[in-house]
Amino acid sequence: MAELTEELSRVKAEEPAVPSADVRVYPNPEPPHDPREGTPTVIVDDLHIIYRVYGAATDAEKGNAANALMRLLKRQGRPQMKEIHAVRGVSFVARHGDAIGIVGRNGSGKSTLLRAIAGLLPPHSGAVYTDGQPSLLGVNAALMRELTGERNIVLGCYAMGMNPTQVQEKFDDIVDFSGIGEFVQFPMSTYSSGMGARLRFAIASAKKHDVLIIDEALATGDREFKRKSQERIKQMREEAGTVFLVAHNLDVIEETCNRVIWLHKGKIKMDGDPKTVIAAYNKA
Ligand SMILES: Nc1ncnc2c1ncn2[C@@H]1O[C@H](COP(=O)(O)OP(=O)(O)OP(=O)(O)O)[C@@H](O)[C@H]1O
Repeated sequence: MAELTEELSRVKAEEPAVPSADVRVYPNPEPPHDPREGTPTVIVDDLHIIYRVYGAATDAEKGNAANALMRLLKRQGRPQMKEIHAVRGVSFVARHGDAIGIVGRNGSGKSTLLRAIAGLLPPHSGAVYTDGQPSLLGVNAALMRELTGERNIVLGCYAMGMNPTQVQEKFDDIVDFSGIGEFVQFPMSTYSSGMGARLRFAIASAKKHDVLIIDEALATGDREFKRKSQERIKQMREEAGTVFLVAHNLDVIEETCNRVIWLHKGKIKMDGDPKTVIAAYNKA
């Protein structure tokens, strides 16, 4: 923690790593009631993520017969690697007790940023510092389709570091919360996509997380489940460290989060309280 605090002062001292066009309107959140509240949990420092796509044609090369012929004559292979600069110099500090919504148009870099925070994508430059283990909960989170819900609950809980007693304690709660009922005894391959997503959410939210990252998980599920999962996120926010949430439904973000970051073409366009940022985003 000491390292994070030290890093925070360094980042602050060296700022602005974020373009000056940013608008920061993040007010002080609610008054602290937990001694850890307000301490940094995630520091993203001038983060750049670049994907390399091999064999992709550049615009000039695409569908151009003359270029293809030239390549053949020169005995060159397929067009070279193309780079997609998905996250471009993002910096922010997330604190204990924050629930941060990430909004932005398709392709603005939301999932890429969250995957980098979860440690699943290496930075091209810059860094992500986290206090505790971030857990990514997405609709694609890996559960095993051929195993029953029951087995997946047990394996999922073990994978999150619970011991057998904790798994036993949480088991019924997970089944109840997911609402899958007797399907818990059936292989997940028989589930609808909504049932699968609900079970994933129920498993992942059964544990206290230092940093919980939820990518579109709330987009599936019916109204009742959305309401329940929002309540659960609020509860996790109080108990745990920090929650990141990407959802295309802005109402969900506004109701669940105390802060919103708006990404545009891989950069932070605005960072602040949900009402202000979402209003500006809707106007854009
Ligand atoms: N695995 C990948 N390989 C190459 N490029 C990728 C990959 N994943 C994403 N991209 C590109 O990176 C950019 C950002 O994508 P990303 O999925 O992070 O955006 P997003 O804001 O989450 O989009 P959406 O709202 O559609 O889910 C896009 O241009 C996308 O095409």
